[in-house]
Amino acid sequence: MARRMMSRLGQWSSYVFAVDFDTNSDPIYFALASKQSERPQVFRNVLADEKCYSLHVQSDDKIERAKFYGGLKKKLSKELPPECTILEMSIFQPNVKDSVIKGYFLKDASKSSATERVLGELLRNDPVYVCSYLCGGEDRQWSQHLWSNTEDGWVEVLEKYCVVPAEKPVHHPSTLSIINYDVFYSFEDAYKVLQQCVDIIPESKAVLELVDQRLESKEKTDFPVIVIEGLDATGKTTLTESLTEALGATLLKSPPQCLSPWRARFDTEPPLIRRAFYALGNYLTAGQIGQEARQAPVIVDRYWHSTAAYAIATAVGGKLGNLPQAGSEVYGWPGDLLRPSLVLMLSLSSQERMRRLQVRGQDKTMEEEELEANHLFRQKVEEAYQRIEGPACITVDASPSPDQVLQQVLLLIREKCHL
Ligand SMILES: Nc1ncnc2c1ncn2[C@@H]1O[C@H](COP(=O)(O)OP(=O)(O)O)[C@@H](O)[C@H]1O
Ligand SMILES: Nc1ccn([C@H]2C[C@H](O)[C@@H](COP(=O)(O)OP(=O)(O)O)O2)c(=O)n1
Repeated sequence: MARRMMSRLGQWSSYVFAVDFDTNSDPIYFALASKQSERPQVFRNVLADEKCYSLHVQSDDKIERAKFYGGLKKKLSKELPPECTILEMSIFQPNVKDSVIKGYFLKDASKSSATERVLGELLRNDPVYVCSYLCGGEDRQWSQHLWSNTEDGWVEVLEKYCVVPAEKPVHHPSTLSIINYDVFYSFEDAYKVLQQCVDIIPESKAVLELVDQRLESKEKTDFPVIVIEGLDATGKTTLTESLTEALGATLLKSPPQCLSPWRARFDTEPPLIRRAFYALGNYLTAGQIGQEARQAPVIVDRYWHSTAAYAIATAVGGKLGNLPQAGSEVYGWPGDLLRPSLVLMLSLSSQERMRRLQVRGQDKTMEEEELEANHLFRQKVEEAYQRIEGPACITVDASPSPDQVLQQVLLLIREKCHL
C-alpha cells in the first residue's frame, strides 16, 4: 500500500487540486511543491483556524470508484461532527481529459478529534488517500501531509508537501470527465457500464435483456419525428398529448414505459450508472420510433437532449460559465442514435414554472438555499439544451395558454416538417 502511494505521489507534481469553497465563485486551485512559493497564500479568506483534510478515492476500477465516491459523501455526512463542512474537490492534470480524481475537502471547526478518528478508520478499511493541511511558520504557509497506515494500525504521515497557488485552467475540471462518465456517445459505451454492474446491481440484467431485444432503427424515418423537451412542469405532457391528437400521431417517451420498473432503482445510483441507464433508454425508444414512424408522425416526450443536458448540468459544478463552450464535442449527437426531424424546447420563466409546480402540489417546502442551487442548475440545463447539436433544439415560449402553445408549435411543425 505504501509503495503504491509513493508511486502515485511521484505523479502528483503535474496535478492541480481544485476545491469548491463557494459555488458562485471559481474553485481555489493549488498544487504541491517541495519549496514554498513567494506568491500569496492559497487559502486566504476561505480558511480561518479550522483543521483541514482532504480525501479522494484510489481505485483503477471505474465502477468501484463511482460507487465508492457516491457512498462516501453519505458516510462522511453521517459520521463526521456537525462542525465539519464537506466540500467537493478534484485533482486533475490541467486540460487533460479523463485525468480527474474526485474527492472531498473537509473544513473542520470542531474541537474534538472525532474527524481524525473517522478518517483513520476510512484509511484502514477503504480505498482512499487521506491528507491533512497545516498552516504554520512565520509566513503562515500551508503544507499538505499525506497519511499512511502503519503495520500496527496507526496512522502516520508519509509525505509532506508545500501547498502553492496554481493557475486557473482553461477548462473547469468537471468538464474533463464528461465523456463516458456522464454522457455516452454510443450504444456500446453505455451497454458496457451496465454489463459491468450485473454483479452489484442485479436489476442491470433485466435492463440488458430488454435492451438486447430492442428493435433496430433505420437512419431515415418515413414520417416526421418531433421531440418535445424542457424542464419539469414546462408543459411537455400537456403539449405532447394535444399534439398527438392534432396530428393523428403516435406518442412515445424516453425512457420508455418498459423501463419504468427500474427507473427509481437507477436514480439512486451514481451518475456513471444512472446516466448509462438513461442512455440505453434512448436506444430502446429509438427502436420504437423507427417502428411507429412507418405509419404516422411520432411525438416523443424527452429524448437525447434531456439525457445529455441534465447529465452535463449535474456534472459541471458551480457557475454557468463552467459549462463547456458551445461547439464542444460534449454537445454532439451519438453517431448510432436515430435523429429526430425536429426538437422543440419549452421554456418558461422560473416564476411561472414554480407556479405550475405548486398547482401540481410540488416544491412548496423547498428551502431558499435549495431553491437558489436549483435555479443555477436549471439555468445550466437550459443552456446545455441550447448547445446540443445534430439536431439543435428550437426554443418555444411555453407561457401562453395550452391552446396557444399548441397552435404555435403546429405552425413550427408545418414550416419545418411540411406536415
Ligand atoms: N400552457 C399552459 N398554461 C398554463 N398551465 C399549463 C400549461 N401547460 C401545462 N400547464 C399546467 O402546468 C402543469 C405542468 O404541466 P405538464 O404538462 O405536466 O408539464 P411536464 O410534463 O413538462 O412536467 C400542469 O398542472 C399543467 O396542467
Ligand atoms: N430521455 C431522458 C429522460 C429523462 N432523463 C433524466 C434527466 C433527469 O435526471 C430526469 C428528469 O426527469 P423528470 O422526472 O424530471 O421528468 P419528467 O419531467 O417527469 O418527465 O430524467 C434522461 O436522462 N433522459
